[in-house]
Amino acid sequence: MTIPVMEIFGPTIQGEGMVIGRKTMFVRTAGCDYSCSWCDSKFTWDGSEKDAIRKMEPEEIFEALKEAGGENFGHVTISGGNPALLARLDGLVDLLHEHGMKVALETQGSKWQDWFIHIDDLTLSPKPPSSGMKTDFSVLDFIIDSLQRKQKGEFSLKVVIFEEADLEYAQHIHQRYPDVELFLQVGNDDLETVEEQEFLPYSLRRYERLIDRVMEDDILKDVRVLPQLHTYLWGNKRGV
Ligand SMILES: C[S@@+](CC[C@H](N)C(=O)[O-])C[C@H]1O[C@@H](n2cnc3c(N)ncnc32)[C@H](O)[C@@H]1O
Ligand SMILES: Nc1nc2[nH]cc(C(=O)O)c2c(=O)[nH]1
Ligand code: SF4
Ligand SMILES: [Mg+2]
Repeated sequence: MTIPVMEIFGPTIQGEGMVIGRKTMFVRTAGCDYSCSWCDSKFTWDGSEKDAIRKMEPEEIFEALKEAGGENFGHVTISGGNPALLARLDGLVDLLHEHGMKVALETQGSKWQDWFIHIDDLTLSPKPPSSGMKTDFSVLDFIIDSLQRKQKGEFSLKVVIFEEADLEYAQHIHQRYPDVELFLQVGNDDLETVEEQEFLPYSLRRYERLIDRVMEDDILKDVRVLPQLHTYLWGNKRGV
């Protein structure tokens, strides 16, 4: 069963969320059921790079990971696009586990797949109003309920924040799922600048502003506030 792959890269650090800083490889799948206004990976779904999509068997993906990362990695993050569109991704997840890898997944929580049960670090990133997307809470409730029943692996929620309405959305998420770790991530509204010298002070100011705002919030209490760490090092560069 082939998987549409947009890019494979690493090793690098996981720049976001629950395992920030962890050494990992990335497999980025093509295709998304959303079209977030500020998506930093539009090339996975807007058709601009459709010729670069490779249909790959799990074994070919593992070979490509080895080619890029040699023997130097033990963790693979599957992102996209939305990898949860792919019912047969279980073949890749199982193969990576057979090779002793830990497997992480980045998805927005719009679709459930049974293979979620086998993911070691699963990030659900439901989309706030600024994205232009609407959350189907019946699906998200089902996913979170199913993940809470599983024996193995960790999962968390990560909400990207651009504006006040996004914080209100995050408050709602925190109150609806009080037992799930919640990460608030600074939204990046400058997707062009690759030069990190320019990018860093701008991003730091945005991070500080979000911290200040969350500190004075009486609902967002048990949260973590994070930047996209990889952008501090490498700006908007691809494949890092
Ligand atoms: C490109 S998405 C792919 C996985 C999945 N479609 C999702 O959105 O969770 C990976 C992560 O990047 C985040 N992201 C995308 N664009 C961003 C931006 N401009 N600023 C901050 N985070 C962003 C998403 O919210 C998500 O958590
Ligand atoms: N270093 C690094 N960390 C990341 N965390 C989530 C990413 C993504 O685009 O899904 C990402 C990415 O593209 N690079
Ligand atoms: S759900 Fe993820 S990949 Fe899809 S458009 Fe939104 S940020 Fe981009
Ligand atoms: Mg990214």
